[in-house]
Amino acid sequence: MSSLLRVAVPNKGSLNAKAVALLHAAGYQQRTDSKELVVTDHENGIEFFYLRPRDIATYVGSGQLDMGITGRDLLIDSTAPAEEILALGFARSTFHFAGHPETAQSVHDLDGKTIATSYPAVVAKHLADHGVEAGGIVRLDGAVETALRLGVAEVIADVVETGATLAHLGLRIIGEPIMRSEAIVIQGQSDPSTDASQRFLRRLSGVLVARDYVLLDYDIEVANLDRAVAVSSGKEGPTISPLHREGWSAVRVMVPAARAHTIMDQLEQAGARAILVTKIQACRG
Ligand SMILES: Nc1ncnc2c1ncn2[C@@H]1O[C@H](COP(=O)(O)OP(=O)(O)OP(=O)(O)O)[C@@H](O)[C@H]1O
Ligand SMILES: O=P(O)(O)OC[C@H]1O[C@H](OP(=O)(O)OP(=O)(O)O)[C@H](O)[C@@H]1O
Ligand SMILES: [Mg+2]
Repeated sequence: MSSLLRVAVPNKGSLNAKAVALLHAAGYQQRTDSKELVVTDHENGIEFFYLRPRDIATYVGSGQLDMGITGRDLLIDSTAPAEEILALGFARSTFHFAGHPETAQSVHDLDGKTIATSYPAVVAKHLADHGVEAGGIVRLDGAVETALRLGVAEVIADVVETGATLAHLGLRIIGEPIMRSEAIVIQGQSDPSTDASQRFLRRLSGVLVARDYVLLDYDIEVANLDRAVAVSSGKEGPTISPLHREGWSAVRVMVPAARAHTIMDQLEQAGARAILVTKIQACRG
């Protein structure tokens, strides 16, 4: 058995580019040619296997690979013995039933109906949870909406992002969302966490935090310092250093990127000057 941590990476689809970008940002070597199936990053003691997103939970669940990046919906649909250990916040999607407007209004109207989907296990579980018995579930690989047009099914269960595909076909969402998904890191259910797996997770989490926060630097008169610090006390509290200019301090603080401009407005009102925003590349701890 190799002592390298073995990690599955989606090789295609909505998950691929963002998963690779995240691993890059976390300092890992990634493939430079989409025909490469395995990349060994000796420097970081890790090996990446580029696999079909749908197969990743199967490899991780069977213990062939230690960890993997996949979609929550794909993990659940696989029924593989693997578990979610970190949510990554990209490839977000919502999974819905849909059909022609007159077909059904809620999940309870689906009794006896034929349902086409690429996620049969997710659908079967949802129906069972609601005590609904479908007329059958037809498993398709993609372009599921066409199943209605061709009469293969009366209802579909599929990812709806913008709703444009449904609108084009004159279809409507039926009932409440079946599930919400996003990219996640998975691990085998019985796998103990090791130093290597913990380090991998900390690196990814560090990048996610770095993406959500920015660094604010500003100068402020000591008399106004408390007012300014009250506007934004940062993740762990601000760093305050004396400025060469008598009676002034320099402040450095991490703030949520989404609120940076609002905080800058408030800091300016509190007397802050030379307010600078800097992107954070990565962070830890
Ligand atoms: N618009 C979208 N369509 C399909 N899946 C999406 C979408 N947005 C996010 N996802 C998520 O991406 C993952 C799907 O992986 P998959 O490889 O099937 O992606 P895909 O983009 O649909 O690829 P494909 O080109 O093979 O259809 C799932 O977790 C799914 O929830
Ligand atoms: O609500 P929308 O923004 O229109 O997105 C939803 C569509 O995107 C996905 O299809 P994809 O392009 O992955 O093709 P596929 O059906 O072959 O998987 C999904 O299966 C829907 O068809
Ligand atoms: Mg798709």
